Amino acid sequence: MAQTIAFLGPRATFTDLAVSRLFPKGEKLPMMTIPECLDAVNENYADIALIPLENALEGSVNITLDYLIHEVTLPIKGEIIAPIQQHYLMHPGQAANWKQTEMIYSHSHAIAQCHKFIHKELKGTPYEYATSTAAAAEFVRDNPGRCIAAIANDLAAQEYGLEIVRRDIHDYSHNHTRFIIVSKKEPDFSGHETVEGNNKTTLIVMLPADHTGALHQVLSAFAWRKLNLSKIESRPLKTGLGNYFFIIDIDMKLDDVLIPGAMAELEALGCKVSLLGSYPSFTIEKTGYPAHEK
Ligand SMILES: O=C(O)C(=O)C[C@]1(C(=O)O)C=C[C@@H](O)C=C1
Repeated sequence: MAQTIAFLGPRATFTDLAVSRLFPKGEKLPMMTIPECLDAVNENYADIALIPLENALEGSVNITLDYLIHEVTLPIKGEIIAPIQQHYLMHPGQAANWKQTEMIYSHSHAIAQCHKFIHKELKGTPYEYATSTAAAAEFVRDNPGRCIAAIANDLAAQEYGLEIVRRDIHDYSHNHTRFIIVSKKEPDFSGHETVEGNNKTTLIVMLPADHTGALHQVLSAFAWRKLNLSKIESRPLKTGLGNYFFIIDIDMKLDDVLIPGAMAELEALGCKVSLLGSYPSFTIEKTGYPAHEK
């Protein structure tokens, strides 16, 4: 039976593209928001949620981290890293007037990836956030009489009948987004159309309160074991100013000795440690995306 994959919709978001590559035979369930994707797995009406976690230009997608830490207890079962190319899309009837755009719509991360372009080419043009890049493209399609634009991908231009007025408007060429795969069961990755790389392990660490040098000691538990960390980030615990937890990515699969040893050492220091997942990493290398299935 096909796996059901909840993703940030509507059709033709970057998340949708990642789903097509990793689960070409999956049954897609587009959702309006990232919490709805995670609820779908938590409440068992989807097998998998595929959601954005981190962008190379703009950093973490905080709602993903926060919802995963504070609202649902679900493990990460994989990640997929995809190249991101943003374009300036308008209704074909409005394209000639693009310099007079009255409002630009897109996902907050997409707007942030194109700030220099907006500042240089469309100085002073206001923007409004949409729930996703494709939702913005859909809105532009539905308002053909207005001189408005969306920032979104090629597929959204095709799907919503918009013209690509300016191509590749992201401010830096190394624009990639990391998506995570969250599921209660082991996903079936067979038939994926990506490059499979190393495994990763993600831990959540809460430091003991007011302990001098605690972060230094946490890091040394990894350092002397030669455990390579690919990311460390702090997020508010939401229990008061100055209270944070750390999300730590280790560049290897959960083993029987090194990672459990580091976790035990952190617990002995008074930290609370939990395992968010140990999972394979997939990469979409080419920028050409597959044709979208209808
Ligand atoms: O809006 C989309 O198309 C998404 O898939 C979301 C999202 C994000 O949250 O970062 C994904 C990739 C891009 O970085 C821009 C937006």
